[in-house]
Amino acid sequence: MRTRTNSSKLTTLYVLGLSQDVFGAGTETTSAFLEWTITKLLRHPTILKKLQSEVRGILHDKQYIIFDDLERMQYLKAVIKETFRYHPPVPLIPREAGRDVKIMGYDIAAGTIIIINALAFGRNPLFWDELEIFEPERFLNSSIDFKGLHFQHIPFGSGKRICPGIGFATAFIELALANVLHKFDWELPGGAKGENLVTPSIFSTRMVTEIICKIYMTNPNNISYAVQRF
Ligand code: HEM
Repeated sequence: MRTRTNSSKLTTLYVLGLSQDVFGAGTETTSAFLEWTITKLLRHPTILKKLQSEVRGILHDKQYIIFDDLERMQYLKAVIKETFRYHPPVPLIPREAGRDVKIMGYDIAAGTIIIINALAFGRNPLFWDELEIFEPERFLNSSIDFKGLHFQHIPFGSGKRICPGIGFATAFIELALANVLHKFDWELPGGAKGENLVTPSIFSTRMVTEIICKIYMTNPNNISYAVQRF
């Protein structure tokens, strides 16, 4: 195998570097995102219930979820989009100007590094109504998606360098969430109210606080409950 220039071979070091890249880019992002989604759902029990009834209504007693099932889970997709809006796991996306350009009156010299603030786009009142409210419904009758075509919502970036793992990540997230919501009931310990859950958000991929919650197996013949720490 060869890289773009015929002279340089794809060495073991390159392969190792690339594997590390894909592994790093694919694990931290998805796990951080799942943490945020579950936390958001614990904080908004009505949304959690609505989502569970959609998932359980579609799956019933099924053990294995197939893609057709996921296609029917429109509320699940809306919850995912809304969580991405507020908590994009990669908040800053770098680019380098390939040539001198003028953008909106600003001269940008070739070689300048430009940081695109995806997190700020998702929290910009120019694009979103009531942006502080976690409201998956805003996506139900909207064509806005995160595939790089709507610049107010770019958790996976956009253009030629858009995340190559977008399809895999979306399928993985949908499957993981559908499974844990189908099979488990989630609640905060000691009767704590989700509304009171404080989830400080700093400029970081991960949550900065630890959250403890109880997870009950839906089928009482199995394990009764476990405690999960985020
Ligand atoms: C929630 C999950 C994920 C999010 C939010 C995410 C987000 C991103 C973002 C914003 C970029 C930069 C895109 C740009 O510059 O326009 C990126 C790049 C990348 N992502 Fe993801 N990603 C996720 C999951 C994954 C997965 C599962 C994989 C692989 C299995 C992956 C592999 C990569 C790679 C290799 C790059 C670098 C691409 C390049 O430099 O051209 N990502 N990702």
